Amino acid sequence: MIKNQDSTILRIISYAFNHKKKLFITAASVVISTLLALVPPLFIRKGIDVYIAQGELTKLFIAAALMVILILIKGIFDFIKSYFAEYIAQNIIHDLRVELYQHLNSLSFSFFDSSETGDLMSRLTADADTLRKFINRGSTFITANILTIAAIFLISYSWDYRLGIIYLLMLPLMILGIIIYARRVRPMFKKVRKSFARLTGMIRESFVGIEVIKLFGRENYEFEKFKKENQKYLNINLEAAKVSAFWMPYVNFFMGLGTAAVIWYGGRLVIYDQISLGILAAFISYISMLLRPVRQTGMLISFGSQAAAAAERIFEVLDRESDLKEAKNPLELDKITGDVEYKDLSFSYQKGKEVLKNINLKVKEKETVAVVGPTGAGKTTLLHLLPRFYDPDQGKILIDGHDIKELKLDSLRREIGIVMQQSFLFAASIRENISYGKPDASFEDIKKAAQVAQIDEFIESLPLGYETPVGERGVSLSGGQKQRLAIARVLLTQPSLLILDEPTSSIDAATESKLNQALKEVLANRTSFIIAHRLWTVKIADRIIVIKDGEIIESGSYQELKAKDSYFNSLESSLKRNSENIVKKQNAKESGDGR
Ligand SMILES: Nc1ncnc2c1ncn2[C@@H]1O[C@H](COP(=O)(O)OP(=O)(O)OP(=O)(O)O)[C@@H](O)[C@H]1O
Repeated sequence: MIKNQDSTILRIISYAFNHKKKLFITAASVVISTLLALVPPLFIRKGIDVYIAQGELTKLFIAAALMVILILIKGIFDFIKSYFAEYIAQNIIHDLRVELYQHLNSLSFSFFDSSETGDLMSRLTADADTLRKFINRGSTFITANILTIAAIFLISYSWDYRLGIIYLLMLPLMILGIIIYARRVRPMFKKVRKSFARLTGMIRESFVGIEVIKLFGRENYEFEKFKKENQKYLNINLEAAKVSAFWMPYVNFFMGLGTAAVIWYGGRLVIYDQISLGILAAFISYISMLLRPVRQTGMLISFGSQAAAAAERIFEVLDRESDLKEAKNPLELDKITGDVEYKDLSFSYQKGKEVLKNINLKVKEKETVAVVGPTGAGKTTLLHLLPRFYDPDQGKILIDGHDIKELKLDSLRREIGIVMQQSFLFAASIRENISYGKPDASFEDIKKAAQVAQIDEFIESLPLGYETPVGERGVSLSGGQKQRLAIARVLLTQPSLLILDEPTSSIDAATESKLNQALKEVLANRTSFIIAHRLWTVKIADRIIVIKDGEIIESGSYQELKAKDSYFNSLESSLKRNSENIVKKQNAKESGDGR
């Protein structure tokens, strides 16, 4: 564990070394500012013992003026120290965030399947910020405090060894205080962070699931849940505040005790002429200066444990290797013809639970394959293996005769277009959403893609046309409109291989038949796979494959499968039902509109 923490700290330091110059400036400013802070008591000593004792008013005035100048100079170094410490901390966190973001993007889907979005977000934001605060304060406080504590000891020891001893006796009391504080506060802050994560997770869930909450009339239930979590967060914070609040009187008590001991013992030394009055006054002044380092050390301990936990969470993700490895010398494909072959392929998401078994499938260039089967049969999984969202456990997939594991990942994915059942749109304009895969596309091409996807007319009817912003989750559009935008987005990239996860209900019948006509041409020019839920899609396919329990059980044209006593025949009725439902819905809508 300690080794772990050490390596975490070393890693953070290695990031700081990217800013060597600024690091040096900060360190130098911390040292200068700390040393300057130690000078005023020296003036006090000289002022009392010499200038006041000998009645030298001018020198006393010069000493006072020098102290003011000193404070001003110290102010300049304090500024440099604070600014550059923040500069380094912000830059380290900036670099870490970039690395983390890039790394997260390189991780495979299986990582995201097993991670919570809220948790990943908090690693990138809240954890990074906790770490930043510690880097800033830690780097300056630790150096300044060690230097202050050591320098005061050396100065007082050089004045009189007994003062050095009193000083050393005071330190264990304070260290004991710090340890007690850290023991009580650390678990408290852990609880605070946990409670905060639960509260934000809950809030996020209730916004994302707002439709379900409203649909089932569970607003009150969710509100009660929120109130309970919010109350828990308040209580735990108040508990932590109590411990923190206890800390200051505690430190003050020991400081007061120490100062009393110094006045009593130091006063005796003055009375017996062992030390001068000036030395005693300067020493008392140094003791009061200790208050800050002690308080800061207490703060640093609680900060430190929070930061260590945050850094570990960040590095945990950074050290996570992607399950998906790119070949050492990957083959970059310019364009693929579109011959696809699945060879003896098996796949499971979790060990022991095979989702696809012994898949053998050869698809010719420009062939359109409809994939049908009962829900959960493995249709989506089969097609998600093509762009290597996941790698098979056994067997392989060949595209144009090349094992896809040998291909450069982005060149492979660039050639494959997927329209998923649930289309995700970004908070941007319609034009930006359509051109997401080809940002340099001309407006004519964007419009053409939208026309094929049967969405151009709708877009043009909007006051802002293609510049209309769509909400965070494309909320201002209907499911069918989102789906067609997603189709346009894929068509624009002209993929050599098209995968269409057909929507079961989003697009109405009239639009669907227009879309099918337009898509026919698109499908004729490339190898295509359609997860089909409707009869007419199955009919336009060159071949239908039927998947059941992760296995291909039938394959053939519509006529071939219809002609024999096939499982497909039993599926056909549900495909028909899907189509009829859509027509019914459409008719109902139209008669409603006409009323
Ligand atoms: N990311 C995942 N992690 C674990 N299991 C998964 C994951 N995605 C799908 N599964 C499981 O794999 C099996 C096949 O799912 P898949 O989505 O491929 O089926 P499907 O035939 O496309 O179903 P549907 O027609 O309902 O979309 C199901 O049992 C499903 O629960």
